[in-house]
Order: sequence, then structure tokens, then C-alpha cells
Amino acid sequence: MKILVIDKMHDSITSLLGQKGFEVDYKPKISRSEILDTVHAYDGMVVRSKTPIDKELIDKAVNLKFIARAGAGIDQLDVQELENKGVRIVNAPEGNRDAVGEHTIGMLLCLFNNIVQGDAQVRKGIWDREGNRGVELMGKTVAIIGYGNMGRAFAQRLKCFGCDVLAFDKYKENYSDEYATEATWDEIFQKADILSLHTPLTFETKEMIDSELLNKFAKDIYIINVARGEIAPFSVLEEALKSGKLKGALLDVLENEKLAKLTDDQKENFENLVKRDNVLFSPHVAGWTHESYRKINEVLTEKIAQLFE
Ligand SMILES: NC(=O)c1ccc[n+]([C@@H]2O[C@H](COP(=O)([O-])OP(=O)(O)OC[C@H]3O[C@@H](n4cnc5c(N)ncnc54)[C@H](O)[C@@H]3O)[C@@H](O)[C@H]2O)c1
Ligand SMILES: O=C(O)[C@H](O)COP(=O)(O)O
Repeated sequence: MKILVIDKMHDSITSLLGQKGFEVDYKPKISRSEILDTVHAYDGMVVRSKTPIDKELIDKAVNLKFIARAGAGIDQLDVQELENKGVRIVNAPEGNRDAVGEHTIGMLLCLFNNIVQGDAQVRKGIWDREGNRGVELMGKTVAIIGYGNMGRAFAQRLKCFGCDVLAFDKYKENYSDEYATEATWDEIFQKADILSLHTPLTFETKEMIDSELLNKFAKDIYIINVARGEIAPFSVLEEALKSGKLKGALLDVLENEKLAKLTDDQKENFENLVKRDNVLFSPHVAGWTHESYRKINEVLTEKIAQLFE
């Protein structure tokens, strides 16, 4: 079986798949037109999020039996079209969920304890203890939307900090566990101090966070988005931060991550967000550790091999 790898992966991908008997063409710099010209020759593809796997590409992939997503999110895949053609899909969230859980805790602790701001001030010779008084996680109610791999990894860590963790998942039943208690949106509106997004990007979750929803919260809250930026657009975040409904925002993902190509509206709102001390960004690296880089390949290889057992 021949597999085409079209994105940059940890070097282990070729040897791991090779040990399972697959022939691997590792082409991290391949262009879309080259993919379209050659994809007919492959039984499988390993992808990340760079190239949209759309109908045009799927139509050319006449021998394709599986798509393996090295990572978690599959919003770049036309899942319906792949299913129509009988192409199997596997992904590897088990490989980066620990990274996401840790990174999200890290961002929260940084914001609550003014760590980035305090560090910058000390470097400039400013010694402001009162202005850097922190906020504790202990006793806070955290609402997790989407209780899958990432949401649960975050909940697991929050438990150690003495948080009350509520989870809402539209497509699960009876999912209360040792880390989180199943809750309705209404319960979340009443109780939450922190709203954390962990759903995939779908037609339902795109722009799920709007002013109407945020204004239903009884308290002013913090928001965390380590899922996909399009779930909580810049304009909504900026308006709610301006009004005080949002006390802060932690953003690993952005509505548009091509910062040089923002629309005028996006640019204006992004520039306002950047000026705020209560917004903390990271460049889509929550799942991006040295360990996850390798673990993703290990998980993916096992799942690909299982498809043919
Ligand atoms: N920032 C990063 O580096 C990073 C890393 C990994 C994953 N992610 C993002 O996190 C997402 C979640 O990953 P995962 O592995 O936990 O996925 P998952 O499928 O295990 O869990 C997502 C959960 O969301 C639920 N859900 C779907 N639509 C919903 C809705 N409208 N309302 C409430 N719940 C809904 C699903 O039922 C599912 O249980 C990925 O799709 C990806 O976009 C980001
Ligand atoms: O969904 C994921 O696993 C992360 O968002 C990372 O995706 P990427 O490695 O394709 O950028």
C-alpha cells in the first residue's frame, strides 16, 4: 500500500509506517497541483490542516482507501464526500490532548497571575506588586463546551486546582465523570466563571459565541478558545471585552490565523484585542509540544494498521 504524506510531520512517520509494511512518500512541500496530479497513485494520505481535502481532490483520489489526520481537528476534510466514496478517516487526538490540557492550564495561570505583564514590567525596572495581584483558580466554576479528548484533558487538570467543572456536550449522554459534571447551557449561564471551548469547527459551532449568548451569563466571565477561531469571532470578543461582559480572553486560535491577510473589519478588531492586557494569545501551539509531535505519529500509525487488520 502506498501512502502520500503531504504536510510536515515528525521524522518518525516514514519509519513507523514502514515497519507496518506501508510504502511512504513523504512530501511536506508538495503543491496542491502536484497532489491533484499524483494522488490517483495512492491508497492513503496523511494530512495536517494545511491542504483542504475537498471534492476536487477526492474525485482525483480514485484509489484512496483512507485519510489519516495527524492531529485532532478534521474541519479541513469534506467528511461527507469522503464517506460517499467509502474513504475511511482516522485522526490522532490521543497524541496531542495532554499538550492541549497543559497549555490551557498554563494560559489560564498566566492570565490570572499577570505573569506575562509582571515579567515585562520587572525587565523594565517597574516593581508593581499591587497592580499584579492575582486571581485564584481555586473554587472557580469552569464550563467546558464539547467534552471530548481536549475538553476532558483540560477538566482532568482543573480538578487538581479545586475548580468546579461543568461540561456540556450536545452529542453525548451520561458523560459526568470524576473530572466534570454534565450540565445544561442554562446551568452554565447561571454558574460559570470561565467558559472554555473544545468543540470541533462545524456548521453549528461556527460563530456559536455571539453577544446574545455571552449576555445570558449571570456573571462577567473569562473565555478560553483553544478549539478553532471561527467559533468565537474577533468582533464578538472585542465587543464583550469592551463592555466588561468578558473579563479576559485566552486565545490559542484565531478567526483568521493569516495575520497578514485579515479583512479590514478583522484587522480593526484584532488591533483592539492586541491592546488589551486581559487578552493572552498563543500562535496555535496548544497541541504542539515536542512530545505530541512524535506521539501523534505513533497513534496514527497504529490506527492506520488497524484499518487493515
Ligand atoms: N489548539 C490546538 O492546538 C488544538 C489541538 C487539538 C484539537 N484542537 C481542536 O479541538 C477540537 C476538539 O478536539 P477533540 O479531540 O476533543 O474532539 P472530540 O471529538 O473528542 O470532542 C469534541 C466534542 O464536542 C462535541 N460537540 C460537537 N458539536 C457540539 C456542539 N455544537 N455543542 C457542544 N458540543 C459539541 C462532540 O460531541 C465531541 O464530544 C478539534 O476539532 C480541534 O479543532 C485544537
Ligand atoms: O487539530 C489539531 O490537532 C491542532 O489544531 C493542530 O493542527 P495542525 O497541526 O494541523 O496545525
